[in-house]
Amino acid sequence: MDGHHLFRLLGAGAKFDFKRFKQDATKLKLGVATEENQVKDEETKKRKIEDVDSEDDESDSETENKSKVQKTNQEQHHKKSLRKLHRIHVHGTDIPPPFEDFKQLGEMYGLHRLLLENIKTVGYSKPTPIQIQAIPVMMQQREIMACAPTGSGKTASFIIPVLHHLQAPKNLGFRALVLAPTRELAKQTFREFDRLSEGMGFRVHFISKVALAAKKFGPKSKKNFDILVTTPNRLVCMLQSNPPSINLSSVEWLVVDESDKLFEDGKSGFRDQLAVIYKACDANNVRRAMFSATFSYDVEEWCKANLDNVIQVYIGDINAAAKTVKQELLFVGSENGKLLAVRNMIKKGIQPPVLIFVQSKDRAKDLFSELIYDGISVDVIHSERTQLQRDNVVASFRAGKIWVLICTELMGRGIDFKGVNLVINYDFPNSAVSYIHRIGRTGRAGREGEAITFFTEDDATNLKSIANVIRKAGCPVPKYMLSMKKTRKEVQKKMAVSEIPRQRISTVPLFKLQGKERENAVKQMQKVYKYEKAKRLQKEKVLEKRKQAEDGDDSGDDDNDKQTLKTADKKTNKKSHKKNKKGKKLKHSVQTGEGKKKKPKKKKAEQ
Ligand SMILES: Nc1ncnc2c1ncn2[C@@H]1O[C@H](COP(=O)(O)OP(=O)(O)OP(=O)(O)O)[C@@H](O)[C@H]1O
Repeated sequence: MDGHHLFRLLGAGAKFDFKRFKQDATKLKLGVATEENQVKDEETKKRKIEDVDSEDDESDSETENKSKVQKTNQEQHHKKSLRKLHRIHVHGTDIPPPFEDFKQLGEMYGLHRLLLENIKTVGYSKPTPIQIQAIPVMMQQREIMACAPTGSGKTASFIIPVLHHLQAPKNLGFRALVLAPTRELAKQTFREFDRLSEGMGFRVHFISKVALAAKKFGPKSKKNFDILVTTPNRLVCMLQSNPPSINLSSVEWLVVDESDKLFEDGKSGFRDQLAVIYKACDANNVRRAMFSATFSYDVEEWCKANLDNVIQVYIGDINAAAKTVKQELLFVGSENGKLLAVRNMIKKGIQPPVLIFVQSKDRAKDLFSELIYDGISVDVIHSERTQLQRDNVVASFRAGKIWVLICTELMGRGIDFKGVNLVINYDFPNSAVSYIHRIGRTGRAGREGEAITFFTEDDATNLKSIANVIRKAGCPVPKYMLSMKKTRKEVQKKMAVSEIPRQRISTVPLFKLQGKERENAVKQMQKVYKYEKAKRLQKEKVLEKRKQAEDGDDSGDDDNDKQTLKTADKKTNKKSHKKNKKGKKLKHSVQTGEGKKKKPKKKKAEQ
């Protein structure tokens, strides 16, 4: 590019006043027509035209590049603002862009026409925030760990990409496996697969009876099945039979729903079973997806260590209740107070369907025996009822034949009853996580809902953490609850897997009971008595210690004395903690200490 050219470019768009700058223009031979110049001008013009042509090419590609950069910037900006708008937080590399409309999935990924039609038929007009980001991640075959509020459409977030990848039925055995913690949830997910894959020919299965499933899916089968939705227990039974009655080596997608629950250790968890299943899904191309409404560090650590370049997707705040639920804590004084409160609510008029959560199957049965005479359509579901009974109860509740359903933690996770208006936590949940899931049975898919949680003095341990969840969702809580002492993490963990012994739910006096019923009632009374006695002793000890400390403080200003006292206190605390660990002390003792270790703050996620 010569000087002239540069001048022309710089002066583009500027007006040149010939009269004023004639002398300079002649000197520079600019635009002044002399005979000598005319020929030259013609030649230059020609050359210029050529130059301009090639320059146009150059500037075309420059413009193209510029517009490409502009477009990418715009896309980046759009992507960011879309994530910001929906409070989508993502961690990972090469994160696929979010999408806005289901139709876009057709354009971007060639989503099956029938699948698009089914999405429309089931009434999903716009994707929910989790779907906006999780679907593209899975569409690009990336492994994912996702957390999104209850009732926010996580199920379709994994069903749509799984159906897309499987394309069409094949006789290769199961190519997708979805695990859920309860039979009810597995069945519900199975039905959602059915609805969304209508007309596509996929053979979706659900293990109802292990023996039957073993025949159907065993080594002699024709492998004419595609998708399996099940609880881990049943599947492990089949995998561990000799020879195994199911083969998972063709599984391309392993989806773990309610992943934090399935990762739990111990009696209520499924960690061991999950390990067996994970090992059995040994295809090279297996992809894994973890979904839940609540976050767990265990799952995160595992995903980071074991998943291939995992993408983490979080919607809104971690471990928060759905914002669509109006939440309230109600002090009811005692066990009798709970029954009175429920009866009062029924008297005033409740808007069905209503779910009532209690902490155990015995309490579920007891409450049912009380409420059955209250003139409302009530039923109960717990693990002791037969599969058929459980199925019938769920179906009747869905159909609106049952107004009030009494349930245990069994129904706490994932169950999607349309339009539950009210959740009553008759027994206080044993953790904030349990609270979030329980109350998440209402206020689903953008609908409004209400949750009332009863509490007595016995529930002090978890009161603060649950009050915090309520406050974060924007609902009022009394100030004193938030300023209560924080319960130590170990105690919270212990609480999460145990039950507070509570007085029987019954208005029938003990002397009127007979046989087994009386026996059970007596046993329960003894448990409660023991628990309350231990609690009283613990309280007295704490008070005594406090008094000793105060007396020590009053006794003089000697710093050495204070130091000795503090050390002694520390030792006593340590001792009592050790005793607690060994189980020699009370399980649910009122704790005085605060957890000292704080978890490091999470890195700010990309938005
Ligand atoms: N895009 C959508 N538009 C409207 N409704 C939707 C959409 N996606 C899902 N739903 C509906 O929202 C409800 C809740 O969905 P889903 O059961 O998948 O929630 P979830 O996030 O898995 O909840 P949980 O954590 O309690 O298991 C369902 O009734 C489902 O049919």
